[in-house]
Amino acid sequence: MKQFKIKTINAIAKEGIGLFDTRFLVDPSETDPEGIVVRSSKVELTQFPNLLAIARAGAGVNNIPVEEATEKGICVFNTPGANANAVVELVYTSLGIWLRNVEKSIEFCQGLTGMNDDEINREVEARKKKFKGEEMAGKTMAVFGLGKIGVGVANAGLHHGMRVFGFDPFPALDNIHHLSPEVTLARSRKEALAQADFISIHMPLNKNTHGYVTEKDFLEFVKPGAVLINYARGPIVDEDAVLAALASDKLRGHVSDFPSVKFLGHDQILVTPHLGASTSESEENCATMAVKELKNYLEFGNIVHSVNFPNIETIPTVDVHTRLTVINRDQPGMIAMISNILGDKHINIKNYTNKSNGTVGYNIIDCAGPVPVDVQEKIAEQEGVLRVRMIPLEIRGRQV
Ligand SMILES: NC(=O)C1=CN([C@@H]2O[C@H](COP(=O)(O)OP(=O)(O)OC[C@H]3O[C@@H](n4cnc5c(N)ncnc54)[C@H](O)[C@@H]3O)[C@@H](O)[C@H]2O)C=CC1
Ligand SMILES: O=C(O)CCC(=O)C(=O)O
Repeated sequence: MKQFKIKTINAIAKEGIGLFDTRFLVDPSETDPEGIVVRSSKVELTQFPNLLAIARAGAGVNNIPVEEATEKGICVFNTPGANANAVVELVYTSLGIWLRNVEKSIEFCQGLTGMNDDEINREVEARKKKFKGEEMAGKTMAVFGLGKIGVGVANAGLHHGMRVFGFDPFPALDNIHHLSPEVTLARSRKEALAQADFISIHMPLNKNTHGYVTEKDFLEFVKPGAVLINYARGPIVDEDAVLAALASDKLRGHVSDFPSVKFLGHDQILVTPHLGASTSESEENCATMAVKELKNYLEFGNIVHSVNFPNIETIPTVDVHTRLTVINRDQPGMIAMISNILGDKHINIKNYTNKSNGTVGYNIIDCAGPVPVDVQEKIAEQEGVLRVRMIPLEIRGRQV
């Protein structure tokens, strides 16, 4: 029986790892994995020649070289929405801490150690005015990126009594269906920023969003005295531009999940240690979703929630002997080429499913009989083919 070798990188919740059965050998020190489950650590592909898939237990895939993975025919998955609520809750927790000076007031209370109760009470009542804060209700929030997290932050803004603007140039319909109609969809950054007291960033880090929050086209439009919140990724924010905006009172504060040399110790900046997704619930959700995606791919070649391959899923019928999957560049003639090679060898195709995402085509070909290795090799050597795989259906006890 074929066993798949799985490498885990970072601590992956046991609820997810427990879903791997005896067909999987799971080992954090595996050196030649076919599958990887990872959280935020950087993944290098050069050392793993037999790698078939990477499941990111989380949303952002900036720690994975996705383009290189595509070229090598490695499928990359993430777990959309699985940690969204954890981030939404922390955004408002941290904003509340910043607005109400909670952090400084806790420090103050710790400093009262050694006094008696009368003295403590006197100090508390005399000094608490130093920590006077302000409320969210009645203010305006602008949310940039209306994905799983941004939609949650926008809706929760309404529940906090705020007026909410949302901005996203490429929103997914499924996410927008979950957005409250009371959230105003802004048509430009300027429109979203003009009236915002709080600005929350929820887009992926990629070459288009690196340094997105900078003076030009962003901070120049901010309402003076706004608070900027970044629970997306550090490099989306240009640190020098934010420091300049704080120095000139354009921004009043910055709340970030990404500590850095320039941000630590700054009186107007509150940082948390990349904590957005760190709850038991979120870690369990992400791990179970990631492991299910990886198993479905390794065992059946099915793709659900891939960030680089088209999503496509079929169940092999009982009369299928061998499942062949072919990953190719999206170019004309690939289906005909594959069918002809199989036809020339008199291999009967029971079911052929093909899908493209505009860059990569993915074919699931269910065959009635065995597919000799030389046929697999012949398809693999055709121009435009990135990878060919024979799925060992016998691991389900259905084949000899
Ligand atoms: N602090 C933490 O622990 C966590 C951070 N994150 C970060 O949050 C990001 C968003 O997560 P999700 O909402 O789950 O992802 P998502 O994929 O559901 O949503 C991202 C949204 O950003 C939008 N977007 C892309 N470029 C944009 C631009 N230039 N301007 C405005 N919107 C833009 C997309 O159209 C999409 O709707 C992740 O990519 C990750 O980097 C996610 C989870 C935890
Ligand atoms: O796994 C983590 O702790 C980080 C989560 C995250 O940043 C993400 O899902 O993009």
